[in-house]
Amino acid sequence: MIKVAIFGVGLMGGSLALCFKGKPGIRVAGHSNNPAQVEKYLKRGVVDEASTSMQEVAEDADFIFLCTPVGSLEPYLDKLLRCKLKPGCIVTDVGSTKSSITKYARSKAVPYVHFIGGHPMAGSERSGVEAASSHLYENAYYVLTPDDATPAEAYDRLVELLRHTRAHIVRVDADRHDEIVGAISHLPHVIAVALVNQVAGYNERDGLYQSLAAGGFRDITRIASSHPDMWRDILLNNREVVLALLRDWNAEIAKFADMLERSDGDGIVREFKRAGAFRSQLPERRKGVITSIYDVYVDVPDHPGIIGQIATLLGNSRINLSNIHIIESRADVPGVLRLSFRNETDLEAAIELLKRHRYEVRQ
Ligand SMILES: NC(=O)c1ccc[n+]([C@@H]2O[C@H](COP(=O)([O-])OP(=O)(O)OC[C@H]3O[C@@H](n4cnc5c(N)ncnc54)[C@H](O)[C@@H]3O)[C@@H](O)[C@H]2O)c1
Ligand SMILES: O=C(O)C(=O)C[C@]1(C(=O)O)C=C[C@@H](O)C=C1
Repeated sequence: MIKVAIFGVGLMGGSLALCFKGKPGIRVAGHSNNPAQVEKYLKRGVVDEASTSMQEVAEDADFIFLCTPVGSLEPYLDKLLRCKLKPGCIVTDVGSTKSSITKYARSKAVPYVHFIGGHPMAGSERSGVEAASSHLYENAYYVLTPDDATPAEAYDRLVELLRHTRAHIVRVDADRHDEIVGAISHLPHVIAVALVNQVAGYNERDGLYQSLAAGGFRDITRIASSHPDMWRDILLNNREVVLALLRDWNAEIAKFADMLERSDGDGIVREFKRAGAFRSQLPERRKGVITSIYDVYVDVPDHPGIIGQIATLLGNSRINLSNIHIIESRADVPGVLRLSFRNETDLEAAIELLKRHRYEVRQ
């Protein structure tokens, strides 16, 4: 039996637990310092066992996932390494930055424990175990940052376990990870927050700003609702990279101001064309930079015509389906359909309709 221990069973840790729980030969243990959280993990059935005792959860674990905020990872690792761990145990994390934790873990090297940094490029602005889902990582890129000292055997063992997430594993150098993720995740969060706060300031003078804020504003600012403490930790941890990116960002914005001052219409068209061309090449179906948040999963029996039945049901109720995807469809296994919608109204209407027709619906 393989034991997987999860420290911090929130959105990311809880979703990992759900990927592993119930798989043959795997048992999942969760840790929290807070007894009420431990109760909650068990009550929700996210883990097989849970405890407030670090030693109890960590001992005899084959894999340990640290899923707490970036700022708590180093002290957590320290505490963990003071526990008695199973020889050959793999410790990994899901933190949004990789350079500092990878270096820190290397400096603490314990000969019989292997640390391999990890970062699944999937998530949402929500947090807590309530938001966890076994589908969170499906099709997402999952970055691992082993270094030269990581034994190939340990890396392979972790990759094998992560197959249960259905993510695409990609091996990246930790510093390179932080530069790239700084640009495609950290900078956008700063921009979203700054934009919302700019508009919130105008709205104090005139409440119509808030009323008129429609699709464009919502699309670009969803991530401004992300967890403040989590983002404080991420931005402070990747401070140098984000500062350099903000300098480049200021130059991009200054370019626009300059084009407007010169009434340079061709320049504006050029910028939109260039952005559109790059954006259209982004992998839309993968979670990551662009992720569809209006998804619902429906368990369906594997019989012909089921997709047509569901599409017709939704169509008859004038609910617009933007995408439909079969996740598993073998003769002996119930299928799972992922239905995507363009907005929350359609999503909620679809959930209500499908439940009324006795379909098993999960988000
Ligand atoms: N949310 C995302 O979109 C996303 C995506 C990829 C990676 N991450 C990374 O995953 C990690 C967890 O994020 P999440 O979204 O699951 O957050 P979350 O708030 O949903 O879960 C965090 C968990 O850690 C626990 N925790 C919080 N502070 C702690 C502390 N000081 N010591 C011990 N435990 C503590 C909480 O009780 C909770 O169980 C973070 O490092 C984050 O950077 C987040
Ligand atoms: O989709 C979102 O809400 C996210 O913010 C997910 C997101 C991202 O920026 O893409 C956020 C932080 C992570 O470390 C990885 C993924």
